[in-house]
Amino acid sequence: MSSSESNGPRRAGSIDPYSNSEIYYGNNDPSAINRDRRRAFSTSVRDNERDNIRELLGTLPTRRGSHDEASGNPRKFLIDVDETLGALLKQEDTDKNMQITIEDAGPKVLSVGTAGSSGFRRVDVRGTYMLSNLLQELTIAKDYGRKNIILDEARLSENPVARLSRLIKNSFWTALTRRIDGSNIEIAGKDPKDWTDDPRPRIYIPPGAPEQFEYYTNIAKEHPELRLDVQLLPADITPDYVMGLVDKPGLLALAMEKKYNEDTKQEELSGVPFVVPGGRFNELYGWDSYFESLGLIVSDRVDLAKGMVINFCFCIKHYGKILNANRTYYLTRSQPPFLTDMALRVYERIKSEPDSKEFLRNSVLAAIKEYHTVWACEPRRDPITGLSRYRPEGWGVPPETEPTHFLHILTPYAEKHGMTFEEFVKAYNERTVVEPELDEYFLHDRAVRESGHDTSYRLERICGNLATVDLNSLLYKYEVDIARIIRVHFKDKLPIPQEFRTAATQDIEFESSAAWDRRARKRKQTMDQLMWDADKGMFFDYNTVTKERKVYETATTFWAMWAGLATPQQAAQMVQKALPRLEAFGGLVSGSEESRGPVGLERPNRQWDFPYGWAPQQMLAWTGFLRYGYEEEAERLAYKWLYMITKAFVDFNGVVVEKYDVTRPIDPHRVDAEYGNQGTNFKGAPREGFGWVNASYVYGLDILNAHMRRSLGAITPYDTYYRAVNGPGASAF
Ligand SMILES: OC[C@H]1O[C@H](O[C@H]2O[C@H](CO)[C@@H](O)[C@H](O)[C@H]2O)[C@H](O)[C@@H](O)[C@@H]1O
Ligand SMILES: [Ca+2]
Repeated sequence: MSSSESNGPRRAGSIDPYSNSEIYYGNNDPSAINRDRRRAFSTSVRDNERDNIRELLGTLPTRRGSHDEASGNPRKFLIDVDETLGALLKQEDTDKNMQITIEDAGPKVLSVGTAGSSGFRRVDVRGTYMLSNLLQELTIAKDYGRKNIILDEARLSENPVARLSRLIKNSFWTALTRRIDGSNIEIAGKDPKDWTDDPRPRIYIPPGAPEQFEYYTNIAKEHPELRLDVQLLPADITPDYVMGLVDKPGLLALAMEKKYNEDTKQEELSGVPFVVPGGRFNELYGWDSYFESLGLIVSDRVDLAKGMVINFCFCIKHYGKILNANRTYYLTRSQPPFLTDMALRVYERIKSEPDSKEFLRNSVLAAIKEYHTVWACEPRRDPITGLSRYRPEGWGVPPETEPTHFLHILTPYAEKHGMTFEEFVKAYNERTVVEPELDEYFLHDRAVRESGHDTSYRLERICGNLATVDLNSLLYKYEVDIARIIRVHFKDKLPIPQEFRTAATQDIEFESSAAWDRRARKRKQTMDQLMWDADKGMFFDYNTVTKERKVYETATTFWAMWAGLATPQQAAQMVQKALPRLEAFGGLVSGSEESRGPVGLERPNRQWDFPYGWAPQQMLAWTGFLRYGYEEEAERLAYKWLYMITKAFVDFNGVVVEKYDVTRPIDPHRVDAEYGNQGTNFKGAPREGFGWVNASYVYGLDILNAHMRRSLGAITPYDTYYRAVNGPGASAF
């Protein structure tokens, strides 16, 4: 890795050109300002006019009209932020979207003054990538209130792989971090999915956390300007109760810890931090958090991954499940379960800390409780096969979806009842109109959302009946992880405290590994029998009602490798037969085109179908392939995915989005299915990327060898890279 990739130490006597924005532009580090007055003007001189700036530049070798580069020093520019920003946008942002991309038709060159000549000598900044980096840097400098800056040319021409990794590790994670407490409720309370007339911040507190109720009530009293509405949840959360909250949606409280406050000199409650996905998703999500954690761990932010595990344990204790996300409209459903793997990965990194064993104990107890009360009991557990399904409780129209989402489904019913669309939704939600067919539709729709794969023709109108390969692979992983944790870390005898007892464990004082090993063996056997298709080399979903194996080809088949339930033979067949059906230009596609079937006006694209690819599918497949020794395949898939992300990042002003069209080499970030893509709509500079894509980037880079990382930095497509390594005649497939 280059020094920029590793964000190595600063060069003596100056600021690293690749340092974080708050160091580079801010005044958070006064010593940095003193160290290099040439760059970081102190706040008191921010408003200086050009002449004053030149004065400040006294320490620079001022060689008007000379060639800076001749000195052998890296080039720096002296820039008037507003003036340059105005000129840059006017000339280069020809489609006026506040981004400079390959679609803009400007001259693609702008001259700027060098710092070595105090701005007299001008040199060209050329090409979309450097110009868009200039736009990003100026936008951020402006955020910091800077009027004038000295900018390293190296910051504009930075290796794109290094730049994106640096942004993810140093900026995006921070921008996506939330904690719910008085300091943050205004930001964390915001919900772009709150379509009610008065989207004020509102927080619901479970009855088991009275200290939080008191805390937020005080905040609401002391800060009336927040308009914070504090509500106490009932002990029994029923689908009726949840439906009654449609008009007053709010945040669900998360874990808090006592911390010493330096200002008030007393202990205060403080929210345990977590990372949100980004865009319209401004809350703690179930499976997003797992993938984010993989990226956070690689980014040395184990503290945040640990915070999310602690928050999950809080959710299991107070809401009975790891929530789809912590908003009231998600109360009845969960998301794909990853807690055991997440806790183990965090534990591995913190095991030398004094509370680490307690952390692991709490996590495994919570996971056992979740297993018994959410996934391995009815309605999710199918009593005949013993396999599990996504099948949450609830009723009515999910209010968080954009208002038009169900137009095609509900309009015929509205017409039948002589109502407008809005009148019908209200009447149906209030049960003054009863439509059993619609109830069945929404049962499956809720299941689709619980599966995380919302939405896909693989699951629509059927999901609640399917024992899916994804869910059962994850539960197999729970079973083997729990067995291992009990055996290895708790001497095969884990006492179950009263608060973790469930109907299934009421009479069990201790858990031991044997029962969990048995459960895992049984599940694997049933999956082999009902879901494995040797001819196709894939695991398929099983319909527990019609008792037939489905034929929809999906990337979730590789989750069986991630979980370790596939035999080596099954793994070999998946690599040989399933992979070619699902591999595309930018990595794995969610499902095959053939399985999705034709799309058009009457049958619109669904975001979890062909041609879209999602970070979680990629990350699980890479890990699964590595687990079974398929390094070459894992590297190839990771390379393709990262290449696609890097290319879009370079060509489209630093864009990093929620999902990609993995069949589109030029603009894969353009996805208009359902609610569209998240992460495209920024002005000037990207601030947060998207949680699991950020994670996939830094996690995937770790899988690639050094040669691949270098090629990626040079934006080399996979087949070109492959031919360079294996000879011009070689074919990448
Ligand atoms: O608002 C519509 C739906 O949005 C969420 O789903 C999508 O975003 C989630 C957060 O990144 C992600 O976990 C999920 O896989 C995506 O499909 C939400 O989870 C759904 O419940 C919601 O209806
Ligand atoms: Ca533009």
